[in-house]
Amino acid sequence: MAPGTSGDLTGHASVLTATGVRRQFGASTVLAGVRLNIAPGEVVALLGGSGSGKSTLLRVLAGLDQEATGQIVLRGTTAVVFQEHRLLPWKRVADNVALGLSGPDVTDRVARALAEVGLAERHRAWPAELSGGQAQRVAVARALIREPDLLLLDEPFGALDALTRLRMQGLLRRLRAEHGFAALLVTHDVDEALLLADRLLVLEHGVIAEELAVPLGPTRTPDDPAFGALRRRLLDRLGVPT
Ligand SMILES: Nc1ncnc2c1ncn2[C@@H]1O[C@H](COP(=O)(O)OP(=O)(O)OP(=O)(O)O)[C@@H](O)[C@H]1O
Repeated sequence: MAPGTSGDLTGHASVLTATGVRRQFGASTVLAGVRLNIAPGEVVALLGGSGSGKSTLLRVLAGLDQEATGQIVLRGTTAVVFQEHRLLPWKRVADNVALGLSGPDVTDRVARALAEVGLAERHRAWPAELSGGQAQRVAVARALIREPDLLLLDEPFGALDALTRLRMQGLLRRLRAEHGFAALLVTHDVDEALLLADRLLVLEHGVIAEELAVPLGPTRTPDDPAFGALRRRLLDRLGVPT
């Protein structure tokens, strides 16, 4: 199924509206009628057990799975960041960021995007010369340069060490504050979800089984009592003993 696009980004219209999204693999129904909405500038985290269909849903929403059925309306530009950086090894960093773009200002735009992720100096490097965290920052720059209204993020920091992961979460928070994009963040990490998201969705048995607002401010930290209370509630909902 290819996602439809309708209208301009206006007022409070959702940047993404999905209804009745279904996906089967053989006899197994992974998505059984998913409904979700994301408002402009809203960050929504998608949680759920292993194999619950989170990545499948993200691929469907990104238009990368033509076998699903249902209705998807995207307004504006969408970009995707996966767990693996997916950089082309035979292209330098700058050429990876510029991939698919053309025009006289591309060089400047690439430089700006790389500066925003703190990698201005590495534009001539090859992907193999980068650390995992740097490569993932290039992947973020490649998404950012498209000025997305919606970022689809599939465990974007899942392969990184704990410290790099914290830095990347800070980077995403800053970029979101500066650019105002909306995001759908697939994550296994409850703290990451609570740190970054305005709203949490739990995918279970092929549907959104739970929705939880995160009424914490932009300077939230895991030390806040309200953060801890939400963490306990969420872990309980996910069946993890606390
Ligand atoms: N191409 C495919 N062919 C057959 N089955 C698939 C395919 N892709 C996914 N599945 C199945 O669909 C189910 C959901 O997979 P998916 O990767 O979406 O789950 P997930 O929630 O992202 O899991 P995890 O948290 O472990 O990454 C799994 O049972 C998986 O085996």
